[in-house]
Amino acid sequence: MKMYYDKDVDVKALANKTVAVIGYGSQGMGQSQNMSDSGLKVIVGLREGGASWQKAKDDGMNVKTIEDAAKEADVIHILLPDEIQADVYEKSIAPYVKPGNTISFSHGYNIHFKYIKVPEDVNITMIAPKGPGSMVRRTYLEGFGIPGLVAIEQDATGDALDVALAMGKACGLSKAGILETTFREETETDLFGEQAILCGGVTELINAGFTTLVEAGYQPEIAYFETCHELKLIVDLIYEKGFAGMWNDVSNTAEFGGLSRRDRIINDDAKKEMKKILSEIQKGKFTKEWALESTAKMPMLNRMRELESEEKIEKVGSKLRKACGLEKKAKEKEEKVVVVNFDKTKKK
Ligand SMILES: NC(=O)C1=CN([C@@H]2O[C@H](COP(=O)(O)OP(=O)(O)OC[C@H]3O[C@@H](n4cnc5c(N)ncnc54)[C@H](OP(=O)(O)O)[C@@H]3O)[C@@H](O)[C@H]2O)C=CC1
Ligand SMILES: CC[C@](O)(C(C)=O)C(=O)O
Ligand SMILES: [Mg+2]
Ligand SMILES: [Mg+2]
Repeated sequence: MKMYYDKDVDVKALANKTVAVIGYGSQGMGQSQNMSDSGLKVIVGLREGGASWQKAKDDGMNVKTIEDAAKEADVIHILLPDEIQADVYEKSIAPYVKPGNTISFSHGYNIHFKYIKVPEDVNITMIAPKGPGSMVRRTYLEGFGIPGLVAIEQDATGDALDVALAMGKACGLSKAGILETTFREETETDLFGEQAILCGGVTELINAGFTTLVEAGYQPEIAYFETCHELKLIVDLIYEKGFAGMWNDVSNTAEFGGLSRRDRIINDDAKKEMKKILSEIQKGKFTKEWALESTAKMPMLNRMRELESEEKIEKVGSKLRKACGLEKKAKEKEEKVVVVNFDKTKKK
């Protein structure tokens, strides 16, 4: 394991260089604001008239079209949705890429699965926060950061790693640590994690538990607290202290019940299916399915979104989060991030 911390990284690798962050969504907003606050010369590259154009301007960012940003930049950091990156790269970035430039990503998808081809005299790097964009910004403002991954696919200039690490430090990632990986490892593990555990697995687990309790006649609000709300508190314990720390904090009854029954839920069938999901990712089957879906303008994704919004747990959850003041608290946290940027705009 090779881990880099603040002391190992010199942002000088980006002195006199311009970083164009293409996209101002979840990651684009957090990363461009952090890099700008850390003293890097940052341009945000966007399509004119898109929803984020005005937002980035209001946040005090230097906004240009994607073509102009690519022309001016030494480092082009592509933070667009994965499914549209290849199209935008081909039309609006590739014509302006110069020898010695760096094309950078926060997910290896388009390079690993060969949707984007970059000239040999250009670096291909990755600096990937291991968490959502809002947390990249929030933890930076709190004076810390979330951990990140760094990978180099092509080192044309001999200092591609220094460039990628400097971006990571400016984003706040080397405070928690930046772990070295490859494009293949990051891409396949990230896709597996979000499908089987973090986003797919956990929502299905929560909803299955919630539905079991509600169908057995318990109050939906009690079922929501038990299967969803409390999950965060338990995961926080695991996050901070590992399984042992969590078991130590819960009752002996919970520890005995949990340890003796958990493999009836995540059983051999579930493990077999996890292996199948991983294999679909490795063989490019998932990627093909996703490419077809996005070319067809997301019919399945839109249908699944609609169905989930009609789930009882979503309705009960929304009501309870309001009643407990949790939605208000989350909104205040988001506004705090924006307020900092408004202040910055006024200063300029
Ligand atoms: N979301 C996350 O937390 C994480 C994401 N990543 C990776 O980071 C990258 C960015 O993901 P994420 O931040 O979620 O992306 P988002 O979906 O949040 O990106 C939205 C941005 O992309 C722009 N955009 C969308 N469609 C187009 C288009 N057709 N042409 C030009 N611009 C367009 C939007 O501009 P407009 O307003 O004009 O539509 C907006 O600025 C991906 O590679 C992802 O895998 C990695 C780790 C975590
Ligand atoms: C877990 C989802 C993620 O991989 C992430 C936030 O890291 C993503 O693609 O958004
Ligand atoms: Mg991820
Ligand atoms: Mg991901």
